[in-house]
Amino acid sequence: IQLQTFEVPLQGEGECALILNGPGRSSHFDYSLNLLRGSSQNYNGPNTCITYDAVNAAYLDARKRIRITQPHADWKAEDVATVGELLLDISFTLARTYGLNYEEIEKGLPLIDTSKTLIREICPPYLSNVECRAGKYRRFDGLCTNLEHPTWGATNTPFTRLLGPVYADGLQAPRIGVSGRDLPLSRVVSRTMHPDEGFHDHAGTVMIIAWGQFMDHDYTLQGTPLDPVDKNDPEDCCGRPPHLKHPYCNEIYIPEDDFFFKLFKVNCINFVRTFPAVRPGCRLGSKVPFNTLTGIIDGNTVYGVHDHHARKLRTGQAGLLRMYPAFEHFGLKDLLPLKLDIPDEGCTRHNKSMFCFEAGEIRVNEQLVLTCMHTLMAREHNTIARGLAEVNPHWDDETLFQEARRITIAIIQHITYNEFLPILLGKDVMEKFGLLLQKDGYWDGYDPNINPGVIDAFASAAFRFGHSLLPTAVERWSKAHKFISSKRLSDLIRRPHDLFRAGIFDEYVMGLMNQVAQAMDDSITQEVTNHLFKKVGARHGVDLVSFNMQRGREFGLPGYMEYRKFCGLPWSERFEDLFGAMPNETVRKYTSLFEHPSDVDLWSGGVSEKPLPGSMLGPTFACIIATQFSYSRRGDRFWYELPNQPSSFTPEQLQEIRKMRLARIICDNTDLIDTIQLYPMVLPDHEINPRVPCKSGIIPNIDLTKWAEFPTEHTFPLNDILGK
Ligand code: HEM
Repeated sequence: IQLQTFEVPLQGEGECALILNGPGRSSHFDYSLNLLRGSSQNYNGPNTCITYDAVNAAYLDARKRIRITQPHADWKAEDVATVGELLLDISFTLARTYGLNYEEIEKGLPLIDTSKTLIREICPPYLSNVECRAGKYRRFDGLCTNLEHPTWGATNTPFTRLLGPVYADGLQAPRIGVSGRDLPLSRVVSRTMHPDEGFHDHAGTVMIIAWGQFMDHDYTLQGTPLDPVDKNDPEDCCGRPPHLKHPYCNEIYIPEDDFFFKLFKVNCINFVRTFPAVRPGCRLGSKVPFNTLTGIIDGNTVYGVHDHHARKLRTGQAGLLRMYPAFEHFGLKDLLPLKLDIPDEGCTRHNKSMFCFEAGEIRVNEQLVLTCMHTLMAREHNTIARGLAEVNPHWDDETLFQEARRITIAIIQHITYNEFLPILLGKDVMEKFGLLLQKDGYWDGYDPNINPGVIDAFASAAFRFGHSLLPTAVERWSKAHKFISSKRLSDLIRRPHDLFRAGIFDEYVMGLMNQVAQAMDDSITQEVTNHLFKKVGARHGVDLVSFNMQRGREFGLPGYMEYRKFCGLPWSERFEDLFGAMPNETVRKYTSLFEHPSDVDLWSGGVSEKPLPGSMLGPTFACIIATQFSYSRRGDRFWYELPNQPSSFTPEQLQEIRKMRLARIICDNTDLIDTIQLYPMVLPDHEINPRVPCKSGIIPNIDLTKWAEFPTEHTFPLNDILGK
């Protein structure tokens, strides 16, 4: 394929926007246009020419069908989607008119410089002309993380593709089998391959799940249509005639013989597809879903992705975040502020006087354990802001806020690479992908050629590994490390209301550190495969595992085998070659379910693999997740270990951040917890992970005097400042 773009001004009458190898594919459109002009330039030549006029005509035609919205500022996901739909429509017209093949759609269409077409009049400004200045603090929306490529890692930009998509129609229709026939229903894969068998991990605690999901919500939230009133997933798919369905419906069908759902006569689960993205520069091509969060580790969970959201979360004084002083009269720490606007969004309420919580990320109430993590980190921001105010009393609200934010983000990055990833990936994978942190000195690894944005296969499959670890019940433990009681997971999903009981926050946090997680395997608790998002009084919910499969297919993710190949593992045409990579029984079940090994869904194959030595994950998920975290570090100009950036910490400050442990955050931001294991994501162990008193000094604290603008001779750690 020989592709070429032409540098021509907007009109470019008859000019080629894209030349494709091989004659005779000029369209009826070009033919009539050229007859009109008395030219035969683009017809019957040695190559096929897609003219700028053809692109403009497709654009004008699409505008008749699609209404676009163009806000002056703050593009919301639904606004971006209208432009995405328009671009997809134009791509569709061109693909059909010129009979484009896979390569031409994937590699050719994006080469057309749409800034020379009418498309430029509707291209969102944040995707076409952003001027960046290198500053000390990150923008909330992630723009300008990379100065040359301002949109890399920014909110509302496309997921990056690790492998080219596989759409049934080449442009946007969900994947089908390699034979051209349908894949087995997502629910059938879920119930056959991922039953609830309940094995436990040997050492990992529920804190891995908590940190993992908290991290995921720093990173990825696919843009999907939402109900205009309560902002939850729309429920207008199942049982509706086609003309009354939501246009994004891709419902999950349930066979009549389903052992669980047949009890409730449920034969369909509502599911909507993701919005199509707008590529930077409004380029054409097949559908790419987009990420509404910033694809970098920058505390979206704590601060949100827009200035106005961050402003709403702040008190406007002393750099502090707003909190809800529910237990002030008991002298206990505050909870997150209440979610008073659109209170039903992501929240199941038994009555109208019940509320969930508000934080930087909308899914804060998805399950109580996650709410606990949000609470801990919002409290930590305030702990740091207060500490900074002590050492720099002259700093105003903005400086205190931004400095506390910068440190909190650095701590999140540090804990993720220092405590979470080593357990998840193991040392060998960490080493192989260059993820090991430096113990001292700067790490000079920023690479401006790396896009830190989130990879499609990471968001829609690999990082969903956490769904396998979910427990059936969440435990509460006392500060003396004794089990108190447990509650079904499904009763805590979108129901964080237990936290309104004084003292219970600490008990849940103690539970996180003492309860062992489920094993990372193909077995998934029914709490999420049958009871997810159960409504008040209902006896069934929906199925998260079916969602994972349906999502991967509608993202156009190639099958599991293609990712094995990408990761340097043997590709095979035969199911038998998977023996050894996963349990024999699993391979046998795949054989009975799928026609070809390439049809197996990535999420399903990934969780089924046997883990690598020293890792929780099998080789395919380990490779995809490690690739993502490598990009997240090397592609982030604000990464906390970097030298020579306006955002760089001093060497002394960097050493302080390196001291921080999740255990210290828990000690400082809970009420009564006074002993804790050094690494809360691993079960306590006398020798390798002993419990120590919070006050013992074995769990060090950050010394904020290193941030003093006018240093004094005396240095004292944060605990002294806060009088703890
Ligand atoms: C009770 C706990 C959890 C619940 C109820 C839950 C629920 C969900 C739901 C409903 C989705 C959207 C599915 C879709 O429409 O495609 C989702 C996506 C996801 N989940 Fe979970 N999840 C939980 C825990 C976790 C954990 C522990 C992790 C990782 C360690 C995780 C990682 C992800 C990721 C990466 C996505 C994709 C996010 C996006 O890009 O939109 N989840 N989860």
